[in-house]
Amino acid sequence: MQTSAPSQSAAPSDLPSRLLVKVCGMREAASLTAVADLEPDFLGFIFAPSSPRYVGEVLTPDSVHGLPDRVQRVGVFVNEATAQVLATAGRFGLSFVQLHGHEAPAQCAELQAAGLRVIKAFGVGEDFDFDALGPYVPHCDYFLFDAQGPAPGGNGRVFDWRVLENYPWPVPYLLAGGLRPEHAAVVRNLQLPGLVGIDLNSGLEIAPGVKDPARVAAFLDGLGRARNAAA
Ligand SMILES: O=C(O)c1ccccc1NCC(=O)[C@H](O)[C@H](O)COP(=O)(O)O
Repeated sequence: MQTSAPSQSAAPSDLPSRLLVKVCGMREAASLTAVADLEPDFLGFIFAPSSPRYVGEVLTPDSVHGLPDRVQRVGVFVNEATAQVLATAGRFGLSFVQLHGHEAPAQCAELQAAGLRVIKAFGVGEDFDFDALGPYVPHCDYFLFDAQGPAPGGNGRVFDWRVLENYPWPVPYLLAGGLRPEHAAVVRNLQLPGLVGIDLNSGLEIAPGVKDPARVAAFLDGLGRARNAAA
């Protein structure tokens, strides 16, 4: 894979034909089941103790193992040691890990070598240096671009997506940060290089970690995405 900035925008050839949807910060069993029935592509579980969405003892590994196979389970970590990430991934049957702290490219490489798929998250401001992502490129399956804020994630802030217009790398990414159902109509028409999906969190909540299935459904409807009629 490319490790220095190309002179023009990359255009990955295997991009999905519709936006992938990740619903993050699942913590409560009832809304977990209801949201899974709406068939997002990814469900995220936060394993950072500082988060109000920290899984802790609230969700059992069985409730995550019991999810439909079509939903990818993503564990979100902040500056956690590789051994602990691997142990948690094994207990909860995670296929992806999302790293939301200052994790180095070498840790992404270790996790990939252990069979996990890696999403590296970055808080993006208007002066974000995309060239600095080069060392991560060979070791990440996706990037996730989020707003900057006081917490590592879940800040409910939208950033100026125009900074992504010149995204230079072949790693596909998810767009995050304060997305609410009202954004769906705009998001579905975004033409940004490398954009393959969106990440939804606090904008769909009744309380931290408790998603409102009606708001998730409203977002999916706004994307024009067909969904399970039984949900
Ligand atoms: O959501 C959290 O509480 C959180 C805490 C620590 C690290 C990451 C966290 N969230 C990760 C995500 O992927 C969120 O969905 C992302 O930050 C966007 O959240 P929001 O702005 O609430 O839509």
